[in-house]
Amino acid sequence: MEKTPLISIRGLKKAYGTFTVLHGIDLDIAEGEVVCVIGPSGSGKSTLIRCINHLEAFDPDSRITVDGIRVEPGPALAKVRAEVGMVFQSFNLFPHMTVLKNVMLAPMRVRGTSPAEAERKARELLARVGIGEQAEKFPGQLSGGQQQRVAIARALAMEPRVLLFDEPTSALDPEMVGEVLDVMRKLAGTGVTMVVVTHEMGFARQVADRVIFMDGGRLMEAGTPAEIFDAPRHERTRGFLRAVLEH
Ligand SMILES: Nc1ncnc2c1ncn2[C@@H]1O[C@H](COP(=O)(O)OP(=O)(O)OP(=O)(O)O)[C@@H](O)[C@H]1O
Repeated sequence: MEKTPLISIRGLKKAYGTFTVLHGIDLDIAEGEVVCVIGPSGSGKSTLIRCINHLEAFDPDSRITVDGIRVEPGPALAKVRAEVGMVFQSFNLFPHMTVLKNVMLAPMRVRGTSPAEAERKARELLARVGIGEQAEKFPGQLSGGQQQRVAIARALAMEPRVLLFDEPTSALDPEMVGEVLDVMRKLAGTGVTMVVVTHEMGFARQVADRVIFMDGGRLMEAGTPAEIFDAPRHERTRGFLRAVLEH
């Protein structure tokens, strides 16, 4: 029997006024799977992943479940959010708190973890993403690449089953992209389910179990990296890859 997907998306529709951003997306994601979402600017990639933890409201006839829990406003949403970590393009760290406190905060607030245990875990995670030495600094004293690694440690501190990455390297200077992708590469395969909106085709090809190509609010094509990059079926996918890979 097929395993129940960890994330199930059915008929996902989303509109801003009369402008439809998502036209009915169907997608299942298995536990431990690494899915990269690619596609042109404005195709709805970020909106899609922001619906998974209900950072964006969506059409109530659509259905998303995470670990069997329906994603909708109400008491169950906190449960979903505790299982789903998110890393944003612009880090979103608390600027007035040290790096260490940024990573300790959510487990203490949401899970009631003791300060001592939260600190032990935070230091372990900071070491894991290669910034153990920066724990007492404030985010503004770190480079963009370091800040994004703090944001990844912060997301991991909740021991989420799902990590959503919304263009995590797009705001970085080019020389810092690699250090963040390295951390993400190491995370892939640790059992955490990852959904990554990215313009980094090399990363998608190398790390994804499945690549999804979106265009105009539709999921146009999904497949293994080899299927999408070496033998895309849709003309739209071919055109997009031609344009981005020529650069
Ligand atoms: N708050 C909003 N109000 C109105 N339109 C919006 C809003 N947020 C996003 N959109 C529109 O929805 C569409 C999809 O946006 P989205 O950010 O999901 O695309 P994307 O594929 O992630 O693009 P990019 O790669 O440029 O980030 C775009 O046309 C965008 O202008």
